[in-house]
Amino acid sequence: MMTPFSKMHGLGNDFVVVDERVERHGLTPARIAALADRHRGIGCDQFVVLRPACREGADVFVRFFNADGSESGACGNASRCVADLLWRGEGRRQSVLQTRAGLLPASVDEAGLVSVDMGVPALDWRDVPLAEPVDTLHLPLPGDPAAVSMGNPHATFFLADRLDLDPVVAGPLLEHDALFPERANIGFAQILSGAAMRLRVWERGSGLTLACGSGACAAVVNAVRRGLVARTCRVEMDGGALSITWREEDGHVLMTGPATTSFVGSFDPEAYPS
Ligand SMILES: N[C@H](CCC[C@H](N)C(=O)O)C(=O)O
Repeated sequence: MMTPFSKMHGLGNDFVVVDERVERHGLTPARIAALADRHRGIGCDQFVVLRPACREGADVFVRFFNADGSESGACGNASRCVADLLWRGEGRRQSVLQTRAGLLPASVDEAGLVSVDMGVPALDWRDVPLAEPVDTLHLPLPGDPAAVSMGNPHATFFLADRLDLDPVVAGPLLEHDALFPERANIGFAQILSGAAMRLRVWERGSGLTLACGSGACAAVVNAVRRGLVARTCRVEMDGGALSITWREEDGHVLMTGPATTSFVGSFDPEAYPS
């Protein structure tokens, strides 16, 4: 039995999306990692599985897996892609995505740009999670990063203070630092102005990506906490820019940007190790 998929991306952060709302397709973590392999599989940064929603008011339950098969509570760029699928496939301009990080309302505007309400960031060390009770605004690590959970763990370095951190060298070491019991996504930000930053993210379980939606949200939250940018900030990543607003009234983080389908196809799950 062949399994249909959509290959999508948000600013070059790419996804295989499989719809399991009607039937399951035998996807295990090992099989997902094999399918995410860029040489032997389809290739993607994250693998996204749609399941029937089981919470009142939600349209779909979305699960996010990294290229190594590990699961993540949140993925901003993939959330926009799922909202785009629901719009183009089912005519819902507004939708609510059920994720492990909670219910995320999403909408698609006239120009096709997708906004997702990524919820309220968690700032307590237990919620990131961190291994010990420390101030999440100043982690006890060289380079003075700040941490936050956007439903997944993030640490952000501000490179104005430290220009010698290379994401590909420092990223994997920091991802596995003992301070992060569930590992972490590591952001490297450079403040450009009070309303713009450059950002590169070494992603937990996937490596350096062209863009990271939850990482952009985390970087803006941490930069606002440090007094570096305003609550609305443009985040320029290698694959393009997102607009992020950390709303004053209710503390929710709103993310707006594009979502693109590259192609659709099908694969035989049995052809991959389970
Ligand atoms: N690319 C995603 C983040 C994936 C997160 C994942 N790497 C983890 O938390 O393990 C984004 O756009 O938010």
